[in-house]
Amino acid sequence: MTAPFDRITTRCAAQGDWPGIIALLDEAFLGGGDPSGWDAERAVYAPERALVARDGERVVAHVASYGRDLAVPGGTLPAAHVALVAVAPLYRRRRLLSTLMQKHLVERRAAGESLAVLWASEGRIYQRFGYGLASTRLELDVDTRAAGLDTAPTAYLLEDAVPADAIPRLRDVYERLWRHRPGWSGRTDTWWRRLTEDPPARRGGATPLRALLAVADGQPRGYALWRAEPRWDDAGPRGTVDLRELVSADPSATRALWRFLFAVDLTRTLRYRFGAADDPLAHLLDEPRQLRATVADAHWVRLLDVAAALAGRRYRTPVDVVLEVRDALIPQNAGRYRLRGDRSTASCTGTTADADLTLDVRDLGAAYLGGTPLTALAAAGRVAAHRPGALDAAADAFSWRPGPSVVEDF
Ligand SMILES: CC(=O)SCCNC(=O)CCNC(=O)[C@H](O)C(C)(C)COP(=O)(O)OP(=O)(O)OC[C@H]1O[C@@H](n2cnc3c(N)ncnc32)[C@H](O)[C@@H]1OP(=O)(O)O
Repeated sequence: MTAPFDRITTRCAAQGDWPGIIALLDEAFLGGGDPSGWDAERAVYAPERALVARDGERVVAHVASYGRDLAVPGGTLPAAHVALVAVAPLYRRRRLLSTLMQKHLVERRAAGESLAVLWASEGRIYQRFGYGLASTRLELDVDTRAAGLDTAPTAYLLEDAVPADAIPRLRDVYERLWRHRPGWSGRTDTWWRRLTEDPPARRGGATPLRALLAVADGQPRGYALWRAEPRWDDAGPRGTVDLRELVSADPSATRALWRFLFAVDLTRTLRYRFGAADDPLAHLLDEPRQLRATVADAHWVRLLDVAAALAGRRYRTPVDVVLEVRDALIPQNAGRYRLRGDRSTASCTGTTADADLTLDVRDLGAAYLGGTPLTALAAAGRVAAHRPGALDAAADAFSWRPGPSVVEDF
């Protein structure tokens, strides 16, 4: 039997809600009945950015976001990194998520965040809330012994470290790069600690997490975070290198890191969930087929403030276009905008001029990071063009190099 809806109350979360929230998350994400697995979230959790719905004392729905900067084409913007979304099973399909999500997005917009970004548990959940699929990733399951890795010499020495002890050196590499990689997020010290935490209870039989640094002249220019899972069968060792993150500023450092990871004794495969659509690894193999790559969704992006978000990124080619935008959830966004921009500047203001393109806010979200072509959305019937040439010009301007990629989920 489901609870009567009228006794459910919603409000901003408080620290005291935490036990109820992690009990809900454990149930909603089909956990093993031990909510303490979520405790690592607590250090980065900001209750003032979260909403709960309660039935009496019980937390029955939850929506939250982390406040982090997101790299976008040509810069970075504060973005709500939406996460920890859950509704208790007996309370589902009664618009609890719809209510909390709309309230959350409106609040984050009022707080000055012009974008929201998330990883979806199921792709079909979020489009109705105005999120568009902005980036994809490659899930790699490489046969390391069959792939034939490039053997060109590298000038880099490799060093091994416990990740939590190596944070300053890892950060050094990351800080140099992330702002130029659309889709990557800024990391505070708290986030670095969260990302390098490695409690034995969560290793699932694998080795501790290791940091591998590629160093030249005493300076780290690339690193990998990885662990290995042992496995044996009748034919011998069949272990897997589980690569969590690979960040490199230099092709030679990239080669040095991959070379080590492909050759870990007693392993035969390498698993990596965050391969970029244009990952250089494909060009380092004599048999790219052995990447055994599967395309998967990554970031879903939602523009909370269309004018601020469009003015907050840069454009690969000069653009001057009028966009008619639909937005059912945040009505202030709906309307006509004149967008002008190039690689160094951009402006976006309301206008009464005739529209060149008409599209939904979710399609702008999909195109926003520069990876989903507006032409593909038009071919799907989701973007309508009213002036010859406007679609191609806007598609060129919105595209970006490098294309969006991901380095972590959240
Ligand atoms: C960013 C993240 O944290 S991703 C993680 C999301 N959480 C999970 O996957 C945990 C398990 N699932 C859940 O907790 C819930 O099912 C939720 C949060 C996904 C949905 O909560 P609900 O309160 O049931 O959603 P709500 O009732 O507002 O649904 C709104 C609409 O979306 C549809 N919908 C919601 N979830 C789903 C789904 N998983 N699959 C298909 N349709 C869905 C509903 O049918 C409804 O459609 P309608 O407007 O045509 O009637």
